[in-house]
Amino acid sequence: MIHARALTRRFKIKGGEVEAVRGLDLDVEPGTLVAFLGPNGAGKSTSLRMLTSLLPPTSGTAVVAGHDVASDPAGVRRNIGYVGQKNGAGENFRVLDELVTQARCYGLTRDEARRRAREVLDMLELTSLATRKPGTLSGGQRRRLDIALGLVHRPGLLFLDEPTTGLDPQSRADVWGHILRLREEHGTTLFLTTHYLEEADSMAERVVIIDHGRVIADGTAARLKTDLAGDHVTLTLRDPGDTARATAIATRLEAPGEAAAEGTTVRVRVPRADVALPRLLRALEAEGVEVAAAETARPTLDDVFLTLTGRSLRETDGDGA
Ligand SMILES: Nc1ncnc2c1ncn2[C@@H]1O[C@H](COP(=O)(O)OP(=O)(O)OP(=O)(O)O)[C@@H](O)[C@H]1O
Repeated sequence: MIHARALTRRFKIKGGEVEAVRGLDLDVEPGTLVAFLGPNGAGKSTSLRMLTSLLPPTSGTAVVAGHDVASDPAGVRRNIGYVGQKNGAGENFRVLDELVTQARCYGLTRDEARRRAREVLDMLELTSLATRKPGTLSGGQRRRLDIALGLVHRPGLLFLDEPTTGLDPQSRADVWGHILRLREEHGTTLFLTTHYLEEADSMAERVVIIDHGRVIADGTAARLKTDLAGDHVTLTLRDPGDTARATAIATRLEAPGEAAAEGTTVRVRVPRADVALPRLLRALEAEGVEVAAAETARPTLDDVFLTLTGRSLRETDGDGA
């Protein structure tokens, strides 16, 4: 569905140049849900705009939904849907009319356009709002209308730029419900950006992380977390005098340089906490170190980003959930 090679975009700015995307290579199979993550300014929107043919690449190639973004942008646009960060609908026409007009723009006849508009209204549970004006809708309803507008010409591939940003948790869950149903019932390929790491983690089957215009991680959330972050074991010791010894034992037993101590707490990063914890407890007991409490934690996608960059996605984003 998406095949990008060395896709690059530079912008001229006062006194120099910004390389927003540096050699993006990407292949996305039909029916996949891909979450594209990265801190502010990483190059997500620029990549999306190139892949949707809205912005010409400086160099590199991309074939999207079977059409080349540079030589056949109209072919790309006919076959994809794009839901941008800003609302797609105007304020003055009824919801139904907005959808019919959009469908007409794709060359559907009046009757086909009306039929299709009704279909997407039903799909996004907006039928009861068909005669309302977009300006009167709630944030979540408005986002669903944006998605409906992106789907009116039945694209097999839908790009969504931060579909849930700014929505309350209930509306976010609702929008996600519709996104997931699209893939299940219609096999739509979905490529979306989000700042909400937990959403990407639980919903997407593939996570691509971009930083400073380059892809730094690509895989299932589970694999990235296991390979790049690992679990955490936190041990609380009875005696603060044992901390240095416990840290040395943990470092020797697990991964050199992966244990850190503070007060009576020793934190160890391990590939699998369920395997490491009993081993650690046995070794500490054998050496006379008394453990008062032990806790294990699964890594998050933020831990993956932290491992790769030394920075937290939450800190760099400010609004990450
Ligand atoms: N039209 C432009 N002119 C100059 N620089 C730009 C332009 N568009 C984007 N950039 C720069 O390119 C870099 C990547 O921006 P982009 O919007 O793609 O990032 P992003 O990952 O989508 O960020 P955000 O999460 O904030 O939306 C940033 O440094 C940005 O300032």
